Amino acid sequence: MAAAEETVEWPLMRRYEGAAQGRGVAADGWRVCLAHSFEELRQPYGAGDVPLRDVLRHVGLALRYFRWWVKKTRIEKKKAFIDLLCAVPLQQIYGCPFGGIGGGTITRGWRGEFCRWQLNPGLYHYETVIANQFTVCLRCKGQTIYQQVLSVERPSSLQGWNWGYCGHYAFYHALYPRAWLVYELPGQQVVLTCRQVSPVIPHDYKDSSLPVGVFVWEGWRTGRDEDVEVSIMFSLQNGPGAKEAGSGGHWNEPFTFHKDGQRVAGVLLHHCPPVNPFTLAISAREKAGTGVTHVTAFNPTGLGREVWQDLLQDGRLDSPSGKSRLTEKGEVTAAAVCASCSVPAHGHKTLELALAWDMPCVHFGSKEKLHLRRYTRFFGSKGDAAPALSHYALTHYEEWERKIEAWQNPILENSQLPSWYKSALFNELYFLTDGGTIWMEVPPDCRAEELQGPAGAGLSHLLPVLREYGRFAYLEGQEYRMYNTYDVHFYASFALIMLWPKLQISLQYDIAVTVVNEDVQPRQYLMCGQTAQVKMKNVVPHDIGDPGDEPWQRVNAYLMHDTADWKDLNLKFVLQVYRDYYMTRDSLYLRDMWPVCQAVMESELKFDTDNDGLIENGGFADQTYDAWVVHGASAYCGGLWLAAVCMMCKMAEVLGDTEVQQKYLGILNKGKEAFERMLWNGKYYNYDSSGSDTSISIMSDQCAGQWFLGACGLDQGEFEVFPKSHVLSALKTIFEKNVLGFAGGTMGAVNGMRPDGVPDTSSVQSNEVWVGVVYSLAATMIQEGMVEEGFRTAEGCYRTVWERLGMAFQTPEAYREKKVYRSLAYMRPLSIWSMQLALERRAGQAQAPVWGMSPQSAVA
Ligand SMILES: CC(C)CCC[C@@H](C)[C@H]1CC[C@H]2[C@@H]3CC=C4C[C@@H](O[C@@H]5O[C@H](CO)[C@@H](O)[C@H](O)[C@H]5O)CC[C@]4(C)[C@H]3CC[C@]12C
Repeated sequence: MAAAEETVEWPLMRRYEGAAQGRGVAADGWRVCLAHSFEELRQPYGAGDVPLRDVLRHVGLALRYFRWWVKKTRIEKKKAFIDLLCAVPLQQIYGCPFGGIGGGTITRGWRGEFCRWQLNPGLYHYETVIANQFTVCLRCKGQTIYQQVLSVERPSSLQGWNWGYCGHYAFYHALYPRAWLVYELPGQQVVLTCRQVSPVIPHDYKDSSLPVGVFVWEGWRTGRDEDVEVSIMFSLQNGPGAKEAGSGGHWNEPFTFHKDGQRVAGVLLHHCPPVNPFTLAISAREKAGTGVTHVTAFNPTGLGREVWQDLLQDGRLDSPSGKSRLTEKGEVTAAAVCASCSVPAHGHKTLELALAWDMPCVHFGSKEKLHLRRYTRFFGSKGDAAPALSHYALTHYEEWERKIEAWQNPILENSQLPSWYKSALFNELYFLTDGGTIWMEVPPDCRAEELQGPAGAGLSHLLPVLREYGRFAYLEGQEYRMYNTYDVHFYASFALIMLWPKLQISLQYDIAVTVVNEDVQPRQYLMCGQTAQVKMKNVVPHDIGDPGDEPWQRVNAYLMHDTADWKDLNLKFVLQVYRDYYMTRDSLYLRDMWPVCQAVMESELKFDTDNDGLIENGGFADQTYDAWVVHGASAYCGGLWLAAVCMMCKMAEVLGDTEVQQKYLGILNKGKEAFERMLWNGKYYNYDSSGSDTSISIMSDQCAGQWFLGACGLDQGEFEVFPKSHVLSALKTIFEKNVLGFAGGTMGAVNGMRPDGVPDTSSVQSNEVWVGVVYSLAATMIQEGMVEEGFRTAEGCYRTVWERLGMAFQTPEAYREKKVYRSLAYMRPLSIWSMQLALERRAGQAQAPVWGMSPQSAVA
């Protein structure tokens, strides 16, 4: 396999001057010293980076986009689904997001700041809220000996607090869904480890939906003979930033919650904007030897002296009873909770604090429908669940951690796997929660007709599936605000089917419903300028809608191209249906999806204009590479087509539909011959058959069809679609040219490489590296036995994104060799889970199959 046992090196720890390793910190993950700074600061891809030739080519698009952008943002006062004119600037600060799936997320930075907020579904607010801090107070023999905000910042507000902790003595370690901050307290012989735990648990459809998490603080006395009293104060502002304070009316109140002999105490912060009001809760667990105190309200924009002195005096807070007053217009308020215990000399103690938020009912941008979040099925929808959520988190997090370890340990303990891969695999999973993710309930009184749309989808299990598992959506990217962008989800879907298969099944039902429905509203498409309807019947949509509008209700927020003519979307549906069936053996799902697969394949057949069994591209960028033109037969879409035709045969066989099986067998045989004849050049498959200058470019994604076939065990014997020797030769060429021949082999695979070893610059996307494509390429290599090459390929992306460019927890869609990146915090890199599937399949060939899945969903 890829690496023999290695000693883990931490390239981002060079500035660490401490000696502490912390308590219980995972051995693998992403580790950075709080004093680190990244040397290279990249820019988002902008107009200035477009070569003259592309400027001329895209001038029509640019004008149409600008007109559309002005209307949207300046006249309608809404947000653009992709804002090309105001890209989010790169901040190299992010760490693990906090919270479960689909209830909103709050991201903490690696220096401990609370800096990225997604409470309104799909909408991001990037603001570090300075009042949100942990402060430590140490007392010996009745005297406060040390009090420090655990932050390296020196802000202009709260100047009565002691800021500027020395970052050289602390480090951050992330292994999603957990993260650790380890602080040595200079001169105090005390080490603090804060462990952040979120309920993100594979195959769990209850706790994983909860908008909560805990901070477990472990105080460790490394020397001295006296006990020390340790207090940790958690302060939180009411709402995600000053700009959100709005018309005021926000207020705080203390609470306690007692159940099953366990008590928690804290403060509720009620945030009351006109749309999507919510309550935040900070709390701590009361247990023998742990005292919990609070401040109900303080001004986070002032000096903060009262709170500081209050804590300094006795290591406790004043704990007034009663509610705070309502805030005035523009006024901000904050609260604090403090947990204290005594740490014996040379011993350690634990304090447990929680952060929960309760926004049970949400409107999207259009405010047409009120949606209930998934967790309301367990905690109600009245908006009073924050105390119960806090109690649940503080009394269940140990169980969550046991389950997280049971899932992660077999991978972490595999000494054959390199450490960077373990970090990449788990940390890239952040996007499942922090991808603007929403997980909704379907109301119990909902009827099938309401879900199916006017055309009625005839999906017998649509209602039971959605009722039981809810509706799931995540964004294409935090900057590309479209839900479930399907050509991209194709790559990312491995994470979902392997870890929460029911959510993938539910998502597929939603897509199936949209296939049979249409939206006849005309609109202009920005790339070509032509007008066509929003959604055609019997084709897969590009996406399920914009959270700024009304997703599910209005699909296809993307208006760059009319995707009814895209060649990959329908195929990607068929490929996922069979892959999902293969991995879950859910035959009800297969039966329901079968007519939909047939319908989309019928639509696709019209793209085989010369009836040779192979589809042709339309001479525009009619697939996921939406700015890279393809003419005629192509390696990417032709390969996906043959794989989908093969899977149609297989599904027909499983379902006993011999007529359809024969039909697609005939197409497969013809199509295979045409594919080889038109595209195989003796070393790899040509980009396309146009015979143009760039048709012989080496595309890193040319084996995408083989990737899916291999993942489903359909790559040998009677199912061999692409000759093994050709697949191997193509992968070797890609490795040699697109990987090793690009940036010295250190940045993954460039999308398109000319045979002479120069990146293909014929389009704005051909000389990009797409991280998610690289991980899927690596998986294909592993499937085909090129394990070393697969790891080498993927490693380039991990090291570039996480270690060099400071883009942890915001992996972009794309970067170039120099200067620029495109679309931060993107869906596609979740495809790294297909590497894991490939590894487990290989291991399964030697021993019993291991799928990284719970027994009930593991493949027989
Ligand atoms: C006259 C100007 C100075 C020149 C302006 C040139 C620009 C108009 C173009 C240069 C780069 C183009 C963008 C490249 C990528 C885009 C992404 C796309 O959306 C999603 O992208 C995924 C691929 O990354 C795709 O798989 C998903 O399905 C898509 O949802 C939307 C178009 C664009 C932003 C593209 C727009 C035009 C340029 C900025």
